[in-house]
Amino acid sequence: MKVLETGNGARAMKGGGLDPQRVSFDKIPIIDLEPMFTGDEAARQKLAQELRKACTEVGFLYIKNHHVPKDVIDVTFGVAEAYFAEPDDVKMENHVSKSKNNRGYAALLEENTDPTARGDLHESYDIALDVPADDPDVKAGKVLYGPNQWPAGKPEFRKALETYHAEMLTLSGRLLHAFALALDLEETYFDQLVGKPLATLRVLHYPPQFGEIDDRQIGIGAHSDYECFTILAQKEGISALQVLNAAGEWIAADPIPGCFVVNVGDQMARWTNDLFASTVHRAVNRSGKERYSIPFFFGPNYDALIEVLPSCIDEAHPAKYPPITSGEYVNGRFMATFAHYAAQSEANADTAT
Ligand SMILES: O=C(O)CCC(=O)C(=O)O
Ligand SMILES: [Fe+2]
Repeated sequence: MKVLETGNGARAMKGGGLDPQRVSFDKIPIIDLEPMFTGDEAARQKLAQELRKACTEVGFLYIKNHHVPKDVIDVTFGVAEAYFAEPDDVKMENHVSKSKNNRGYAALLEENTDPTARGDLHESYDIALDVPADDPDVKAGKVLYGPNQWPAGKPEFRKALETYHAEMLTLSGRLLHAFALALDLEETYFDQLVGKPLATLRVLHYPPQFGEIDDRQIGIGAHSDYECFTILAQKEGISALQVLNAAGEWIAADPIPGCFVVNVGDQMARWTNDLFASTVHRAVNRSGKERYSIPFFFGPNYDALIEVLPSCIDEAHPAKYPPITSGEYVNGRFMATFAHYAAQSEANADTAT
């Protein structure tokens, strides 16, 4: 059994090729988010119990009735596809190395999400909360805050990503309320921690892989996400995402029309003393077609403390993790995984005043 080291401990993976086991999708539950918009107290509590079960047993779920307009998602897929079809020299004009805050383009094989692998077969473009360069947190060298980088002459790309990002912030607020209820907390418990959230939007392009595949070079290597939760849109009709279940088997998380995939990240696992599972996943695009996906990673403010919630501690379950700020945690994970990130962080620390 192969063991993957994550920042919160080791996870076991069975070997045996790159094909996920096909199970009916109700193994990854679908949760109706409507009660968070229009429901009464009883409907919200019912949803909270379903969410708690999904986060405890699977760590992955689909959400429907999320209230993000379909055309916002479609337009973003459209601009992403057009952007990635540009020649390499155009895309390299906005390479992440030109940003102090890791915003912009990263090319095929530049990232290696599973450090035991040989590079991820995807290219990406990252934006996050647009914080001006003269903001005190940016000047203090908190590398996760900063201004976005935008390609010249592509206003439609910028508009689509900014609109999508704003929709994700709204949806994350709703989801966070549902998470609080699922943890038997006041619905607004986390609100004071997310006024200036870590909120990275990334568009991804995975070229297809044919024939025999080296399992050390796939679309995105096995990993868990670092932040509180991730909201993922996948282009319909193309399967690639796989989720590691408790038995160490890979389960397909194919796109479902009208749904986002939501998964628990490592910050939420720490907050909940591992009650909620930050589940390992990967993507392998053997569909024969180009694949596009749009993850949005949501974590609390840089300075928010991630400290095991009192409700997740008892005599049998003492706190497993010491407190750490949201920013230190995510930054540390990036630095451990991506060399270019460490270089940027060091350069920023040198120039911080
Ligand atoms: O593209 C996908 O389906 C998954 C992407 C992912 O896991 C990530 O970017 O962290
Ligand atoms: Fe991920």
